[in-house]
Amino acid sequence: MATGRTHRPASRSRGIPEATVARLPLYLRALTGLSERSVPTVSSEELAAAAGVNSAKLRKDFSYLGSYGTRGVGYDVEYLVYQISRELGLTQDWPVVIVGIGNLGAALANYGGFASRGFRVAALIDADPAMAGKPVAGIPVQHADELEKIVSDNGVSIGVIATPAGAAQPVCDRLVAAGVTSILNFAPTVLTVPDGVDVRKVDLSIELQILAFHEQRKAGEEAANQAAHPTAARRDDSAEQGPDGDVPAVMPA
Ligand SMILES: NC(=O)c1ccc[n+]([C@@H]2O[C@H](COP(=O)([O-])OP(=O)(O)OC[C@H]3O[C@@H](n4cnc5c(N)ncnc54)[C@H](O)[C@@H]3O)[C@@H](O)[C@H]2O)c1
Repeated sequence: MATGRTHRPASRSRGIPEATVARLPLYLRALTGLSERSVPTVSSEELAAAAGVNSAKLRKDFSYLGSYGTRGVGYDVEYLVYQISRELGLTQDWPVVIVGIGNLGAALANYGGFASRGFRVAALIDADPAMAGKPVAGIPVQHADELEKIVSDNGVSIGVIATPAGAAQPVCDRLVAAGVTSILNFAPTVLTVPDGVDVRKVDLSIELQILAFHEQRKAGEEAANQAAHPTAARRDDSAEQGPDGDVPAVMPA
């Protein structure tokens, strides 16, 4: 869902393309589900369907990992979970700080899914003095004045920004100056960061706007279709889905 970009070359980590890196979490999520059901092996077609990705793309992605599967057997689920986790850096624990503990920051802090994926919420930071010391998700909120010390003491390299838009850039600057090199930004603002710092931006309203665009397009096509074939039944437009099923092929590649 993250819609941001990274401030790194398109190719990184032993030449794995950024688009492949972006799909690795989708494979991992699907594989984790299979692993939890003790499924030992999976074909590229099954895994592609579970991850919502085209199977040829999946095979190409896995070739970057040096994983080719076994003909007639498929891929070893546990080994792929390990391989992808290792590639994504999830075999180590990542301490994360969340800055801005309002509605969104508190919801993120309460989300149990980070820990199981290797992300430990090391600290919650807010500028409101009234919040200092109050526990959220069992973690006492610390005042923003402590930001640099918190980052340094906890060896934090990933910061999550959930402040109002106006505070996001100054908070980002302080995080980066303190040593944070990856930012997940929820505030509706474009952050400027130095080279070597990765920024991912999550914006649900942008996702909704994209869906609205497709809804509008579907409605327009339906109306045009009705006008051209007033008696024809509504046609199946699944053929217009992109190779991944979730991205209609409306844009030139
Ligand atoms: N990306 C998304 O999909 C999405 C969804 C909802 C909200 N948002 C955005 O997330 C942000 C937070 O939304 P919210 O509803 O939780 O707001 P909120 O007002 O409930 O919380 C913001 C918190 O940030 C704190 N804060 C302000 N300045 C700060 C600073 N300099 N340092 C540390 N903390 C600071 C405030 O004290 C407050 O607790 C907003 O920018 C909002 O637009 C994004």
